[in-house]
Amino acid sequence: MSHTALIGTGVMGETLLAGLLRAGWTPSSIVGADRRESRRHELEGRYGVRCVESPADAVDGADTVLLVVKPQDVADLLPAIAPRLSDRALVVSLCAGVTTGQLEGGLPEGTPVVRVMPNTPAQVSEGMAAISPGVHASEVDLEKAVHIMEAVGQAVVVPEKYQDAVTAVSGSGPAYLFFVVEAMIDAGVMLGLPRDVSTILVNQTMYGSAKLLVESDKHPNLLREMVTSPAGTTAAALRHLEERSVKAAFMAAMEAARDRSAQLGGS
Ligand SMILES: NC(=O)C1=CN([C@@H]2O[C@H](COP(=O)(O)OP(=O)(O)OC[C@H]3O[C@@H](n4cnc5c(N)ncnc54)[C@H](OP(=O)(O)O)[C@@H]3O)[C@@H](O)[C@H]2O)C=CC1
Ligand SMILES: O=C(O)[C@@H]1CCC=N1
Repeated sequence: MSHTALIGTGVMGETLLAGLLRAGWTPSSIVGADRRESRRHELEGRYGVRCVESPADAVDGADTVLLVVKPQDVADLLPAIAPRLSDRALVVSLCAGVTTGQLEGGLPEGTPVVRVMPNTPAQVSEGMAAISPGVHASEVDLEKAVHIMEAVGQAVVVPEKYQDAVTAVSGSGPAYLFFVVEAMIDAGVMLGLPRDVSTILVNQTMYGSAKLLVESDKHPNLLREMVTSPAGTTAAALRHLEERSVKAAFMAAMEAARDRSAQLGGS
């Protein structure tokens, strides 16, 4: 029976594995590959999936291969799996920066490839994935990749030229928000709140604001105006953020993330 091979079971690989199982995939339909024995035992114990050492063994007989290794490991991985890949097996890469062209170049001629940029909220089935097909991927291949990523959140199909920008926005995005959360918690402590109180205030404010943003479908600018009373506390705070060019800092930071994504792919 055919299976899905999961090559790389670190943070994102395990996120996808756990999410697929939560969505109803059976453990026997997935074979993981990890080079560390302790990690293989850990995953077998936690999820009941078979984990092997060699990526080539994992892809043998697979109809779908998920590549979730660091971009820097892709060049060594492709020649290792290429000879064992089944005819028409779909290769779905979640690796930042690595282009479908680079993947196609290292795999047997005609291999269907789909490039995905996921993010870690997939751990709670609220991920955001942007998906781009390579030249040999059919509509069915693309739908298969969308189906996989929709098991752990939302998915959109975008032209591949947007993937580096997507990586800067939604791929790295959770880290920016956690950074803001940390800053706000520390600021609450600075103002004299106990850390646990500051933490729950900030976490629930972040969660409630995200829910309001999505459910109200209102522009963030309007939602911000609703909080900002004339000559009030919010206006006093926002003035400092404007004076410190926080929006410009985000633009520069995300430009750096976009450029790093392109660099990881070597383009
Ligand atoms: N973390 C995130 O938020 C996101 C990550 N991604 C992408 O996902 C990919 C993985 O990232 P992440 O999970 O964070 O990284 P991790 O380092 O946590 O996981 C990568 C895993 O791949 C394993 N690995 C590397 N080479 C091989 C190989 N030849 N065979 C089997 N396993 C191998 C590594 O093993 P070892 O530990 O032994 O090196 C490690 O367990 C990256 O390409 C990243 O760009 C995309 C979007 C978001
Ligand atoms: O930091 C990284 O390179 C990966 C890609 C997007 C999020 N994490």
